[in-house]
Amino acid sequence: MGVTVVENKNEVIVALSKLIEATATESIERNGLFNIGVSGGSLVSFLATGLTKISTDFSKWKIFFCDERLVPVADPDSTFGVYKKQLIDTEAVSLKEDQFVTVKQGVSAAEAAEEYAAKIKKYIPLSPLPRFDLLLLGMGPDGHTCSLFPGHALLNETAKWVAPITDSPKPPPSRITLTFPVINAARVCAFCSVWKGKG
Ligand SMILES: O=C(O)[C@H](O)[C@@H](O)[C@H](O)[C@H](O)COP(=O)(O)O
Repeated sequence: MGVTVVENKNEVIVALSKLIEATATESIERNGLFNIGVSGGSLVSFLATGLTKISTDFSKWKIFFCDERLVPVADPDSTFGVYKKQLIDTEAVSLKEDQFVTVKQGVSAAEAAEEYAAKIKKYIPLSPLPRFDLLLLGMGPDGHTCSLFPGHALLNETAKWVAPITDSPKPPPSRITLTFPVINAARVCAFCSVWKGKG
């Protein structure tokens, strides 16, 4: 595991972009595709800036969500909605909406989680767990990542790849999340955090 500490937000974006570029290049050379899982929070704006500066074949990217809130895409809480606004609709980067593997809305969390696991099975190489090329993770002030919250029973989930959660301590309560076995099976995981007081 490596930790890179930099001075400010711009340097975080530079470091993150370099990692994404290198991992995408290596994955496309190996598989002809790049499977990346993204999170919400400040990561979205880092990507909206950083991805405009990298050299990659965006047509080979497939983008998944490490977690998603179960709300309509137009709701400000929708992680896909934020990506759509900041990356797709602005055409800031050459990514198309259909490259994002979205979470089914308007169904129960259990059904949405099962459906998302089936989508993962369709696109991600299994060994025997799905092996994402890169997962970009955030971390909340309580230490949560994805929708895995400290002390929650989902931390012990070992069977499901994608789990429903209906009692998220951070609103909105209903979400789906990748589980630890899938996170740990990824080729590369990057936690990206900017602390208060840094620009
Ligand atoms: O659904 C959520 O609760 C958020 O997406 C969350 O997982 C986010 O990634 C962290 O809270 C880090 O947020 P920042 O990157 O803004 O610090």
